Amino acid sequence: MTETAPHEPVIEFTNVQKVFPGHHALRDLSFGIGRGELVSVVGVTGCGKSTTFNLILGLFPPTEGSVRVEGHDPHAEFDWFRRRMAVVFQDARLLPWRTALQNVRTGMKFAGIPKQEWDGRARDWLSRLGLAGREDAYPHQLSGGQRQRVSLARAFAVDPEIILCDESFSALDEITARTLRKEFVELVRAGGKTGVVITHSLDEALTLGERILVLRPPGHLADEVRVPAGSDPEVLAELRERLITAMNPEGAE
Ligand SMILES: Nc1ncnc2c1ncn2[C@@H]1O[C@H](COP(=O)(O)OP(=O)(O)OP(=O)(O)O)[C@@H](O)[C@H]1O
Repeated sequence: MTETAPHEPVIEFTNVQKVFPGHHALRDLSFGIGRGELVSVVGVTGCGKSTTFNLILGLFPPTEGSVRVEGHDPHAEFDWFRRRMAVVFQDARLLPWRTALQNVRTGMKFAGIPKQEWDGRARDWLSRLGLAGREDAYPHQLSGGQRQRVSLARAFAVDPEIILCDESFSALDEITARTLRKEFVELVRAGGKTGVVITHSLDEALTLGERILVLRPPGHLADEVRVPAGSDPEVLAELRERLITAMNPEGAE
């Protein structure tokens, strides 16, 4: 197997169509995400964000066109991706009968990481996410923000090349979400990971992503917006307006 060349996109959609019975969810969607990029995907409800996310995860194949992750087909080679991609969902999706430590260990078990590494890595990542001393707490003994920290620890502990977030910060209060987003960005950058964040929040997209992909129904790319590092509020406000125009199904292309 050949490794992806440094500048080749890590995630690449080429003319992707996805048709569900009675519904055309994605229509001719093409984009690329390079190694080490942190990209947000926004769009109105039903524009195809989750379908795009699930195609990257390999949960189903495209109807037409090609989806490649690290040069591989994520649907046909599902097992190859077990350690290479990790997902953080909106709800932490922890096993309620397992402690924080056991939940992080379980993620490594499914990723096929050698058992002797589970404990050390789980403790290390829980500590990095501010949960040292809470390793033995059960999910119901943790706040929503802490549960999401366990979920992030579970994702990073696998040391994946790609981290996918599906509305991961949406269910948290704004202060907690802001702190976690900042930590998430630092961890992605420090680890040289490629991050893809699906979000309804334009402010979140503008905070997180150096690039924002805007989808518009029926599932095509309406715009691609770069967010220059350290943009001042005036620039961010302009970009926000551009995103709204691009997202609007009634708006001009
Ligand atoms: N399994 C399915 N069967 C039929 N139609 C589907 C299926 N999954 C998605 N769709 C349709 O495809 C379109 C895109 O759905 P998708 O869930 O990708 O949108 P979304 O942008 O994630 O929406 P939301 O922001 O509400 O989560 C929608 O119109 C949806 O009804």
